[in-house]
Amino acid sequence: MSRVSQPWPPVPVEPAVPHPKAPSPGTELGVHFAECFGCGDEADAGLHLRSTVGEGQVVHSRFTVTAAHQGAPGLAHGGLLACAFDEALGSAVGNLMRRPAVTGKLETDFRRPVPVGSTLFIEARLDGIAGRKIYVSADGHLDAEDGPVAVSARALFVVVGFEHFSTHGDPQALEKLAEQHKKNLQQRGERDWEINP
Ligand SMILES: CCCCCCCC/C=C\CCCCCCCC(=O)SCCNC(=O)CCNC(=O)[C@H](O)C(C)(C)COP(=O)(O)OP(=O)(O)OC[C@H]1O[C@@H](n2cnc3c(N)ncnc32)[C@H](O)[C@@H]1OP(=O)(O)O
Repeated sequence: MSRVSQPWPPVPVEPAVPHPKAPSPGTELGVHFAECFGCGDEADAGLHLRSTVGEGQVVHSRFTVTAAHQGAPGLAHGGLLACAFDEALGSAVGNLMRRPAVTGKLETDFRRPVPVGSTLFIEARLDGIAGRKIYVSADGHLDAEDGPVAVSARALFVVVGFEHFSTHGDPQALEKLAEQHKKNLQQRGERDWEINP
């Protein structure tokens, strides 16, 4: 099977310009939802992924693979690695564009095994925007920011309205998320959030 990728983004796009109030490079991003499997502090077996804004249209994330993340003995589960990329890419979209969006499509290339105990350094970037569609991609480097690429991913996020979460999700958890989000913004001395697509 060929590893040659299809053109990316797959449609003509405009540059995905970060929101004027997007956190500046070097900002450590907070947990977006305490129970989130990707980043939440209250998700015991979760990934506890942490993210920092990079230069340009980039967010750097990292997480350490534990025994709770295994697929084969001593190795990370591939689906779990895909989850880490979903989170890292979603964080880039949410924090840089400051618009709520959900994953429409996520593809991953697994290039090297990722052992338990290793740390994956994920560099996620905004590739372009076409209407409500935001294209993003990321590389996951093993054990150092410039380590070998173990996993790459590309994704389409679709901007949604607040009702996506209020209609389909858990209203109480949503309230908690909104509170947490407000707290994060206040800690960074920031305010509003674009909630309409
Ligand atoms: C106060 C609150 C503030 C919150 C602040 C938070 C800040 C934190 C920041 C950041 C951290 C976030 C970190 C999270 C990371 C994890 C994210 C996830 O895992 S999300 C869960 C998994 N994803 C789903 O559950 C989606 C389920 N799918 C849907 O709901 C729909 O299918 C949806 C919304 C994706 C699209 O449905 P439609 O009806 O709205 O729109 P249609 O017309 O179908 O699609 C729009 C365009 O997108 C294309 N599209 C959609 N899906 C596609 C696909 N799979 N492949 C190709 N194109 C696709 C379509 O062809 C269409 O394109 P054309 O506009 O016509 O050109």
